[in-house]
Amino acid sequence: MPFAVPVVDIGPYVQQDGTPEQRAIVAAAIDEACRTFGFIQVIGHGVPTALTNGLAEAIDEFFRLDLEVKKAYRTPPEVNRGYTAPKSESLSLSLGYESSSRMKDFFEAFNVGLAKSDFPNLPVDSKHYPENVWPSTEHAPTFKHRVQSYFVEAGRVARTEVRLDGKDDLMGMGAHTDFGIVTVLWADQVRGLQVLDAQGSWHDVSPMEGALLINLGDLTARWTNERWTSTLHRVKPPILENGTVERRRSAAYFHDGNAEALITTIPSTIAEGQAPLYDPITVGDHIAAKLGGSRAGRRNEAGRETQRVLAATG
Ligand SMILES: O=C(O)CCC(=O)C(=O)O
Ligand SMILES: [Fe+2]
Repeated sequence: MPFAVPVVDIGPYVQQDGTPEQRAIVAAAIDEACRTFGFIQVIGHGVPTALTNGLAEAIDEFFRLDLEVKKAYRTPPEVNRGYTAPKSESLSLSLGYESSSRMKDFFEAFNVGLAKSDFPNLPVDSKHYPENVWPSTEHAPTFKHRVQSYFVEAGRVARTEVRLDGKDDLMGMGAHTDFGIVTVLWADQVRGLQVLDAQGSWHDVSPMEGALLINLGDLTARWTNERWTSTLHRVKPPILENGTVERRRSAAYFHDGNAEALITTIPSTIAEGQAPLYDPITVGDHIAAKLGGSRAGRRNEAGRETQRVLAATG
């Protein structure tokens, strides 16, 4: 069977006037995609094309700067903000295994997220909500504004996905699963992203024109007792025939949930007489253990998640 990431039009959930019947059809399609693929291409998401085109330009604006300039925007490993240079992270350690090559990942990234200052009236912990580090307007004049505009829209799409469970009872990167609840992934159409299927084969995936990719993170697997699982994926460096590396751009919005929220298995996903597959954990503790692996080189003791991954990769 060809590997085709399912396409789901979430319009009925995005538009105010979606009827319950239309929404039920979307929810059933999402449930099917989450149980089988764990990756979805969503259309009808309502993110204007001008905004994603602007995001692509903003990415170019920053990443074409000299390495030394970009390095000025680094933060310590425990602060998941700002620039990450190539070969500074190992996503395999977020899963609790050492990659066979022991090489660090090739990708470079710029990390942004919610910050303590976004919640002036709430007692949030800056350990989980560190301040953003933005490039100066001299270095990248439109970056901050365009990334922030996309961030707002990607957050809206992520929250739509979480709302959309439909039933009250369900609510050049190393191979990894994402850490949080859902990821909204914008990517250009340069090949590189690969997804592992249930039989253990890797498949190239690039979103169709106008689609955003949605994939599930480990917290969703914990929450749903693996009815919906976090799918393994990786990014191959896009190397051209003449040996040069082609630039590939992507922007992942990680919807992780509130740091202090406790993720416990949804009771209806546990079969009669069975114990849940995972112990409860707060979002903050789970994400900190994963980041300790990928950013600080401390192998994460993920237990069940590690076993699942090693079984899949053989
Ligand atoms: O670049 C991509 O397409 C995937 C990025 C990714 O997997 C991640 O940031 O977790
Ligand atoms: Fe990922």
